[in-house]
Amino acid sequence: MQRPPANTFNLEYLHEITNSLDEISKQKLKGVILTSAIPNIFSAGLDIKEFYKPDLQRLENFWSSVQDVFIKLLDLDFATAAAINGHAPAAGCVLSLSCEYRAMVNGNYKIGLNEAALGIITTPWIQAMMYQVIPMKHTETALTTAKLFDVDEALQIGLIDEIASNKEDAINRCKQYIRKFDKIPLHARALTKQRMRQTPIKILREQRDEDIRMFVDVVMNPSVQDNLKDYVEKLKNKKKK
Ligand SMILES: CCCCC/C=C\C/C=C\CC/C=C/CC(=O)SCCNC(=O)CCNC(=O)[C@H](O)C(C)(C)COP(=O)(O)OP(=O)(O)OC[C@H]1O[C@@H](n2cnc3c(N)ncnc32)[C@H](O)[C@@H]1OP(=O)(O)O
Repeated sequence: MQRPPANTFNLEYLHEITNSLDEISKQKLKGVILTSAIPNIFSAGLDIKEFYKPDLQRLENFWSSVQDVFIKLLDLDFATAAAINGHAPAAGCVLSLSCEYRAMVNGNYKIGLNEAALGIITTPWIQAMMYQVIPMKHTETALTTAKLFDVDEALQIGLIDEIASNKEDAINRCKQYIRKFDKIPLHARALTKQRMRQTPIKILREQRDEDIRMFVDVVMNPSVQDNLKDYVEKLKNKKKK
Protein backbone atom coordinates (compact mmCIF):
# COMPACT_ATOMS: atom_id res chain seq x y z
CA MET A 1 0.00 0.00 0.00
CA GLN A 2 1.27 3.39 -0.91
CA ARG A 3 -1.16 6.21 -0.26
CA PRO A 4 0.66 8.88 1.75
CA PRO A 5 0.53 10.12 4.38
CA ALA A 6 -1.14 7.21 6.24
CA ASN A 7 -2.52 4.62 3.75
CA THR A 8 -6.08 5.59 4.61
CA PHE A 9 -8.91 4.22 2.49
CA ASN A 10 -10.99 6.72 0.57
CA LEU A 11 -13.48 5.79 -2.16
CA GLU A 12 -10.99 6.04 -5.02
CA TYR A 13 -8.33 4.02 -3.21
CA LEU A 14 -10.88 1.30 -2.40
CA HIS A 15 -11.71 1.10 -6.13
CA GLU A 16 -8.00 0.79 -6.95
CA ILE A 17 -7.65 -2.04 -4.43
CA THR A 18 -10.72 -3.82 -5.82
CA ASN A 19 -9.27 -3.62 -9.34
CA SER A 20 -5.90 -4.96 -8.13
CA LEU A 21 -7.64 -7.84 -6.34
CA ASP A 22 -9.61 -8.67 -9.50
CA GLU A 23 -6.37 -8.62 -11.46
CA ILE A 24 -4.42 -10.89 -9.10
CA SER A 25 -7.36 -13.29 -8.74
CA LYS A 26 -6.91 -14.15 -12.43
CA GLN A 27 -3.26 -15.07 -11.92
CA LYS A 28 -1.90 -18.37 -10.62
CA LEU A 29 -0.23 -17.06 -7.49
CA LYS A 30 0.99 -18.93 -4.44
CA GLY A 31 0.09 -16.11 -2.15
CA VAL A 32 -0.12 -12.40 -1.51
CA ILE A 33 1.60 -10.31 1.15
CA LEU A 34 0.03 -7.04 2.24
CA THR A 35 2.45 -4.43 3.51
CA SER A 36 3.03 -0.69 3.50
CA ALA A 37 5.49 1.50 1.62
CA ILE A 38 5.06 4.16 4.31
CA PRO A 39 7.46 3.95 7.25
CA ASN A 40 5.79 3.32 10.62
CA ILE A 41 2.20 3.15 9.31
CA PHE A 42 0.66 -0.06 7.93
CA SER A 43 -2.69 1.71 7.52
CA ALA A 44 -4.50 4.34 9.62
CA GLY A 45 -7.83 2.82 8.53
CA LEU A 46 -10.69 4.47 6.73
CA ASP A 47 -10.16 8.04 5.60
CA ILE A 48 -12.04 10.07 8.16
CA LYS A 49 -12.72 12.76 5.54
CA GLU A 50 -15.12 10.28 3.89
CA PHE A 51 -17.50 10.33 6.83
CA TYR A 52 -17.14 13.75 8.39
CA LYS A 53 -19.96 15.92 6.92
CA PRO A 54 -20.34 13.45 4.03
CA ASP A 55 -22.33 13.50 0.83
CA LEU A 56 -24.95 10.77 1.40
CA GLN A 57 -24.67 9.09 -2.01
CA ARG A 58 -20.89 8.99 -1.80
CA LEU A 59 -21.08 7.64 1.77
CA GLU A 60 -23.25 4.72 0.61
CA ASN A 61 -20.86 4.05 -2.30
CA PHE A 62 -17.97 4.26 0.08
CA TRP A 63 -19.31 1.60 2.45
CA SER A 64 -20.36 -0.60 -0.45
CA SER A 65 -16.77 -0.38 -1.71
CA VAL A 66 -15.45 -1.32 1.74
CA GLN A 67 -17.70 -4.40 1.56
CA ASP A 68 -16.42 -5.23 -1.96
CA VAL A 69 -12.79 -5.13 -0.84
CA PHE A 70 -13.38 -7.37 2.15
CA ILE A 71 -15.55 -9.91 0.30
CA LYS A 72 -12.79 -10.26 -2.27
CA LEU A 73 -9.97 -10.40 0.29
CA LEU A 74 -11.66 -13.02 2.47
CA ASP A 75 -12.45 -15.14 -0.57
CA LEU A 76 -9.02 -15.25 -2.26
CA ASP A 77 -8.07 -18.83 -3.12
CA PHE A 78 -4.39 -18.42 -2.44
CA ALA A 79 -2.65 -17.70 0.86
CA THR A 80 -2.75 -14.18 2.27
CA ALA A 81 -0.37 -12.73 4.82
CA ALA A 82 0.18 -9.31 6.35
CA ALA A 83 3.63 -7.85 7.05
CA ILE A 84 2.46 -5.17 9.47
CA ASN A 85 5.27 -2.63 9.43
CA GLY A 86 3.69 0.06 11.61
CA HIS A 87 0.45 1.25 13.20
CA ALA A 88 -2.68 -0.68 12.23
CA PRO A 89 -5.70 0.90 13.90
CA ALA A 90 -9.35 0.34 12.90
CA ALA A 91 -9.73 -0.72 9.26
CA GLY A 92 -5.92 -1.16 9.18
CA CYS A 93 -6.40 -3.91 11.76
CA VAL A 94 -9.41 -5.32 9.88
CA LEU A 95 -7.26 -5.52 6.75
CA SER A 96 -4.70 -7.62 8.60
CA LEU A 97 -7.50 -9.79 10.06
CA SER A 98 -8.63 -10.61 6.53
CA CYS A 99 -5.29 -12.38 6.03
CA GLU A 100 -4.47 -15.88 7.22
CA TYR A 101 -1.21 -14.88 8.90
CA ARG A 102 0.18 -11.71 10.50
CA ALA A 103 3.79 -10.77 11.31
CA MET A 104 4.16 -7.37 12.99
CA VAL A 105 7.37 -5.38 13.21
CA ASN A 106 8.59 -4.69 16.73
CA GLY A 107 8.24 -1.03 17.67
CA ASN A 108 6.08 1.50 19.39
CA TYR A 109 3.08 0.58 17.24
CA LYS A 110 -0.60 -0.02 17.96
CA ILE A 111 -3.09 -2.41 16.44
CA GLY A 112 -6.79 -2.90 17.20
CA LEU A 113 -10.31 -1.64 16.68
CA ASN A 114 -10.90 1.72 18.35
CA GLU A 115 -14.30 2.60 16.83
CA ALA A 116 -16.20 2.53 20.15
CA ALA A 117 -14.11 5.50 21.31
CA LEU A 118 -15.72 7.50 18.51
CA GLY A 119 -19.20 6.30 19.47
CA ILE A 120 -19.24 3.87 16.56
CA ILE A 121 -20.46 0.29 16.67
CA THR A 122 -18.49 -2.31 14.74
CA THR A 123 -20.56 -4.24 12.21
CA PRO A 124 -21.26 -7.99 12.74
CA TRP A 125 -18.97 -9.16 9.91
CA ILE A 126 -16.04 -7.25 11.37
CA GLN A 127 -16.76 -8.64 14.83
CA ALA A 128 -16.81 -12.12 13.25
CA MET A 129 -13.47 -11.49 11.55
CA MET A 130 -11.96 -10.64 14.93
CA TYR A 131 -13.43 -13.55 16.89
CA GLN A 132 -12.22 -15.96 14.22
CA VAL A 133 -8.68 -14.86 15.10
CA ILE A 134 -8.81 -14.19 18.86
CA PRO A 135 -11.18 -15.72 21.43
CA MET A 136 -14.69 -14.26 21.71
CA LYS A 137 -14.06 -13.00 25.26
CA HIS A 138 -10.97 -11.02 24.19
CA THR A 139 -12.89 -9.72 21.16
CA GLU A 140 -15.74 -8.45 23.32
CA THR A 141 -13.43 -6.69 25.76
CA ALA A 142 -11.24 -5.28 22.98
CA LEU A 143 -14.19 -3.91 21.01
CA THR A 144 -16.11 -2.49 23.96
CA THR A 145 -13.04 -0.77 25.40
CA ALA A 146 -11.76 0.41 21.99
CA LYS A 147 -8.46 -1.23 22.89
CA LEU A 148 -5.40 -0.56 20.80
CA PHE A 149 -2.78 -3.21 21.59
CA ASP A 150 0.95 -2.73 21.58
CA VAL A 151 2.99 -5.34 19.71
CA ASP A 152 3.69 -7.60 22.71
CA GLU A 153 0.06 -7.51 23.86
CA ALA A 154 -1.10 -8.30 20.33
CA LEU A 155 1.13 -11.38 20.24
CA GLN A 156 -0.03 -12.47 23.68
CA ILE A 157 -3.72 -12.55 22.72
CA GLY A 158 -3.05 -13.97 19.22
CA LEU A 159 -4.03 -10.86 17.26
CA ILE A 160 -0.69 -11.28 15.47
CA ASP A 161 1.17 -14.55 14.88
CA GLU A 162 4.78 -13.38 15.19
CA ILE A 163 6.92 -10.36 15.98
CA ALA A 164 9.48 -9.43 13.31
CA SER A 165 12.61 -7.36 13.77
CA ASN A 166 11.99 -5.19 10.69
CA LYS A 167 9.93 -5.02 7.50
CA GLU A 168 12.21 -7.39 5.57
CA ASP A 169 12.02 -9.94 8.38
CA ALA A 170 8.20 -9.58 8.46
CA ILE A 171 8.01 -10.19 4.70
CA ASN A 172 10.32 -13.21 4.98
CA ARG A 173 8.15 -14.67 7.74
CA CYS A 174 5.08 -14.16 5.52
CA LYS A 175 6.89 -15.95 2.66
CA GLN A 176 7.74 -18.86 4.98
CA TYR A 177 4.06 -19.07 5.93
CA ILE A 178 2.99 -19.14 2.28
CA ARG A 179 5.57 -21.86 1.46
CA LYS A 180 3.83 -24.17 3.95
CA PHE A 181 1.22 -24.82 1.25
CA ASP A 182 3.67 -25.82 -1.49
CA LYS A 183 2.63 -29.47 -1.28
CA ILE A 184 -1.08 -28.98 -0.48
CA PRO A 185 -3.54 -29.31 -3.38
CA LEU A 186 -4.76 -25.81 -4.22
CA HIS A 187 -8.42 -26.78 -4.46
CA ALA A 188 -8.47 -28.49 -1.04
CA ARG A 189 -6.72 -25.51 0.54
CA ALA A 190 -9.05 -22.98 -1.04
CA LEU A 191 -12.25 -24.80 -0.07
CA THR A 192 -11.05 -25.40 3.48
CA LYS A 193 -10.24 -21.70 3.80
CA GLN A 194 -13.63 -20.72 2.36
CA ARG A 195 -15.48 -22.95 4.82
CA MET A 196 -13.46 -21.68 7.77
CA ARG A 197 -14.35 -18.12 6.79
CA GLN A 198 -17.95 -18.63 5.94
CA THR A 199 -19.32 -16.69 8.95
CA PRO A 200 -18.10 -13.18 8.02
CA ILE A 201 -18.51 -13.86 4.28
CA LYS A 202 -22.10 -15.07 4.75
CA ILE A 203 -23.02 -12.08 6.93
CA LEU A 204 -21.44 -9.72 4.41
CA ARG A 205 -23.12 -11.27 1.37
CA GLU A 206 -26.56 -11.67 2.93
CA GLN A 207 -26.78 -8.40 4.81
CA ARG A 208 -25.13 -5.92 2.46
CA ASP A 209 -28.01 -3.45 2.22
CA GLU A 210 -28.76 -3.62 5.92
CA ASP A 211 -25.06 -3.16 6.67
CA ILE A 212 -24.95 -0.02 4.48
CA ARG A 213 -28.07 1.38 6.19
CA MET A 214 -26.55 0.68 9.60
CA PHE A 215 -23.28 2.34 8.62
CA VAL A 216 -25.00 5.44 7.24
CA ASP A 217 -27.22 5.74 10.34
CA VAL A 218 -24.21 5.47 12.63
CA VAL A 219 -22.13 7.99 10.71
CA MET A 220 -24.96 10.53 10.32
CA ASN A 221 -25.79 10.42 14.02
CA PRO A 222 -25.17 13.99 15.30
CA SER A 223 -23.17 12.83 18.30
CA VAL A 224 -20.91 10.73 16.04
CA GLN A 225 -20.44 13.76 13.76
CA ASP A 226 -19.50 15.82 16.86
CA ASN A 227 -16.99 13.15 17.90
CA LEU A 228 -15.56 13.07 14.40
CA LYS A 229 -15.19 16.87 14.38
CA ASP A 230 -13.11 16.70 17.57
CA TYR A 231 -11.14 13.74 16.23
CA VAL A 232 -10.30 15.46 12.92
CA GLU A 233 -9.22 18.57 14.86
CA LYS A 234 -7.06 16.45 17.17
CA LEU A 235 -5.32 14.79 14.23
CA LYS A 236 -4.74 18.18 12.54
CA ASN A 237 -3.39 19.82 15.68
CA LYS A 238 -1.00 16.97 16.48
CA LYS A 239 1.70 18.48 14.27
CA LYS A 240 1.39 21.96 15.79
CA LYS A 241 2.30 20.71 19.29
C1 LIG B 1 -15.76 6.76 12.00
C2 LIG B 1 -16.95 6.24 11.25
C3 LIG B 1 -16.75 4.80 10.89
C4 LIG B 1 -18.05 4.14 10.89
C5 LIG B 1 -17.83 2.69 10.87
C6 LIG B 1 -19.03 2.07 11.34
C7 LIG B 1 -19.10 0.78 11.43
C8 LIG B 1 -17.99 -0.04 10.92
C9 LIG B 1 -17.09 -0.48 11.94
C10 LIG B 1 -15.87 -0.91 11.68
C11 LIG B 1 -15.30 -0.90 10.33
C12 LIG B 1 -13.87 -0.91 10.30
C13 LIG B 1 -13.42 0.33 10.87
C14 LIG B 1 -13.44 1.41 10.34
C15 LIG B 1 -13.31 2.73 11.00
C16 LIG B 1 -12.04 3.42 10.68
O1 LIG B 1 -11.12 2.92 10.09
S1 LIG B 1 -12.06 5.01 11.18
C17 LIG B 1 -10.38 5.47 11.12
C18 LIG B 1 -9.81 5.21 12.42
N1 LIG B 1 -8.41 5.48 12.42
C19 LIG B 1 -7.83 6.03 13.45
O2 LIG B 1 -8.43 6.32 14.45
C20 LIG B 1 -6.36 6.31 13.29
C21 LIG B 1 -6.10 7.77 13.34
N2 LIG B 1 -4.68 8.02 13.13
C22 LIG B 1 -3.76 7.87 14.08
O3 LIG B 1 -4.03 7.50 15.19
C23 LIG B 1 -2.35 8.23 13.71
O4 LIG B 1 -2.38 8.95 12.51
C24 LIG B 1 -1.41 7.00 13.53
C25 LIG B 1 -1.99 5.98 12.56
C26 LIG B 1 -1.16 6.36 14.90
C27 LIG B 1 -0.05 7.48 12.96
O5 LIG B 1 0.47 8.51 13.79
P1 LIG B 1 1.65 9.44 13.26
O6 LIG B 1 2.00 10.36 14.38
O7 LIG B 1 2.72 8.62 12.68
O8 LIG B 1 1.00 10.26 12.04
P2 LIG B 1 -0.08 11.45 12.07
O9 LIG B 1 -1.07 11.24 13.15
O10 LIG B 1 0.64 12.75 12.05
O11 LIG B 1 -0.83 11.20 10.70
C28 LIG B 1 -0.20 11.48 9.45
C29 LIG B 1 -1.22 12.14 8.55
O12 LIG B 1 -2.26 11.23 8.26
C30 LIG B 1 -3.53 11.79 8.61
N3 LIG B 1 -4.40 10.73 9.09
C31 LIG B 1 -4.13 9.80 10.00
N4 LIG B 1 -5.15 8.95 10.16
C32 LIG B 1 -6.12 9.36 9.32
C33 LIG B 1 -7.43 8.88 9.00
N5 LIG B 1 -7.94 7.76 9.56
N6 LIG B 1 -8.13 9.55 8.09
C34 LIG B 1 -7.65 10.66 7.48
N7 LIG B 1 -6.40 11.17 7.73
C35 LIG B 1 -5.64 10.51 8.63
C36 LIG B 1 -3.19 12.80 9.70
O13 LIG B 1 -4.18 13.78 9.81
C37 LIG B 1 -1.89 13.37 9.18
O14 LIG B 1 -2.19 14.26 8.13
P3 LIG B 1 -1.32 15.56 7.83
O15 LIG B 1 -1.37 16.37 9.11
O16 LIG B 1 -1.99 16.22 6.69
O17 LIG B 1 0.07 15.06 7.51
